[in-house]
Amino acid sequence: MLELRKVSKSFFPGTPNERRALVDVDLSLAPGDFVTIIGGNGAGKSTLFNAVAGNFLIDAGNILLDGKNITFLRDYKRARQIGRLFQDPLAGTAPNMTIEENLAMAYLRGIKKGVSLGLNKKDEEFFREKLSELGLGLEDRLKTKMGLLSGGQRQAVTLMMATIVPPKLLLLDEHTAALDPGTAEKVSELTRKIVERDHITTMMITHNMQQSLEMGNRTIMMDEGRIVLDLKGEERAGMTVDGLLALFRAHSEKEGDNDRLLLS
Ligand SMILES: Nc1ncnc2c1ncn2[C@@H]1O[C@H](COP(=O)(O)OP(=O)(O)OP(=O)(O)O)[C@@H](O)[C@H]1O
Repeated sequence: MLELRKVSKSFFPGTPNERRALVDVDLSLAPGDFVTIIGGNGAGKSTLFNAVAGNFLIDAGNILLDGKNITFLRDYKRARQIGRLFQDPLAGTAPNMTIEENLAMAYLRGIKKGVSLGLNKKDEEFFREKLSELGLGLEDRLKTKMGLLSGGQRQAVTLMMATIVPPKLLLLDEHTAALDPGTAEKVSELTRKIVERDHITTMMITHNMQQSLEMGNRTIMMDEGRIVLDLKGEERAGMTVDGLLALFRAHSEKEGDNDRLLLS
């Protein structure tokens, strides 16, 4: 489904500030894979997502999505096939537009029509039904402006927007990290439910080691721009947080940098 072949990206190349954010990254995701991504600060996790989403062109390597080479495809074209959620619930939605208008934009973008906000009763019913899946009572607030929702409600609607037309790939960049624990748990549950139901190939960055083992079917660990661990199957099923930490220590390039793997 997604394939990265020897993908590299440096910032400020050839200067004393050079940062090798991705180094020869090879990664292959099967359709329906749900991969959690862990690693310390600056390990390259967000850069990996930015490379896949097309925020910049990579320096070397190739990126294939569903068999098509998207290495040079512009970001807005990739966005039709790749959904993305960020830590900030304010990202990715229009606060002055209603919930219904936001959903309509996402829906029309997903089905590749132009953006038009002429909504009919049938559309309204469809959005109402979709919102009721969230279990937050938002189906009765279609005309409410997005900006008036709480962070958790917004993140749930953003998740709905990103998946209303199931994307080929869903990128979740610590999308529950800014929420209170109860709300975070709820949004995580919704994520699990939607991803499983629609078999969406998903990558999720998290600093929560427990969550990295509980959600999805595969866990990769990054360090210094490289994938240093790829856990799946029985090895992952039998893994504990302590075991994961021990593996991080074993794979980490630098001595004594174990604290860089944030825990929660
Ligand atoms: N736009 C940019 N310009 C310059 N350097 C960047 C840029 N984006 C990332 N970097 C650098 O690339 C490296 C990888 O950063 P990245 O944000 O991918 O790490 P991360 O694993 O997502 O970390 P965190 O957990 O802190 O979010 C870091 O050294 C970072 O400073």
